[in-house]
Amino acid sequence: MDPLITAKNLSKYYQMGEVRVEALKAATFQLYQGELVVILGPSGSGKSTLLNIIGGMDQASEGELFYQDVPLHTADSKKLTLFRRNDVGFVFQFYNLMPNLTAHENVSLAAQIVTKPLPVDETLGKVGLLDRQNHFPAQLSGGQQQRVALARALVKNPKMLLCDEPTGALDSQTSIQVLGLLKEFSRTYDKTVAIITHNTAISAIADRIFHLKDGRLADVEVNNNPVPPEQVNW
Ligand SMILES: Nc1ncnc2c1ncn2[C@@H]1O[C@H](COP(=O)(O)OP(=O)(O)OP(=O)(O)O)[C@@H](O)[C@H]1O
Repeated sequence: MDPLITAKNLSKYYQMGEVRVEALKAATFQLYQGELVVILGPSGSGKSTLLNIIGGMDQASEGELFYQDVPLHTADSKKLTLFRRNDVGFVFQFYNLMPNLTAHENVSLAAQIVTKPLPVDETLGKVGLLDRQNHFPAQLSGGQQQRVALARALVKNPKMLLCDEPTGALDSQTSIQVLGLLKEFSRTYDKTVAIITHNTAISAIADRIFHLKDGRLADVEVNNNPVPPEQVNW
């Protein structure tokens, strides 16, 4: 199978006065369509840096990155904007919903900016929120807000969903629901899903686990028996 993402020796450096922070050091990997990857590593090990580069929110200092056969490392900001808009769905720990828009409007807004969106109602149905679609974020629980955020990412119909601590603010029951949806997106809709987490137990649901250490992709572990999120030992 051809990879969706190909990274070759990706490095990211930050110059802080005299000090050079090496946030990512020569990471080489592929991401395949329909797989679920969990990214683990201690605080400061480069997880968000890696995800932000894959998602076109940031660019590497060195190395090459391809989306299918399109080079992203040489893309200008206009191309990167279109890539982020059409090809990537983002999910963050604190949902980042527009507080003055209802659930339906938050999802509609994302649908309006892309070329081939999914139907908004159908997507809200997929995350089980049709009955709450006219609620504002403040009227929804954390888990419901995260499900709106999942619908907002999915409605764009991207090939890839990048999630930075999507369950970091949720209790275990709600986390299971959110992870169940992400797993379904990868299995049923053939989305590539990458999830950053501090909770190592979540890696049991992954097809592959990326271990980051001091900016290095220290290990890529293949999980031949991924389990459903409800079987994760929290
Ligand atoms: N904009 C920046 N300027 C300078 N240094 C940065 C910047 N962004 C990240 N870093 C540094 O790069 C390293 C990796 O950061 P990154 O946020 O990718 O780690 P992380 O594994 O996601 O951490 P956490 O789990 O705490 O979110 C850290 O040392 C961080 O301080």
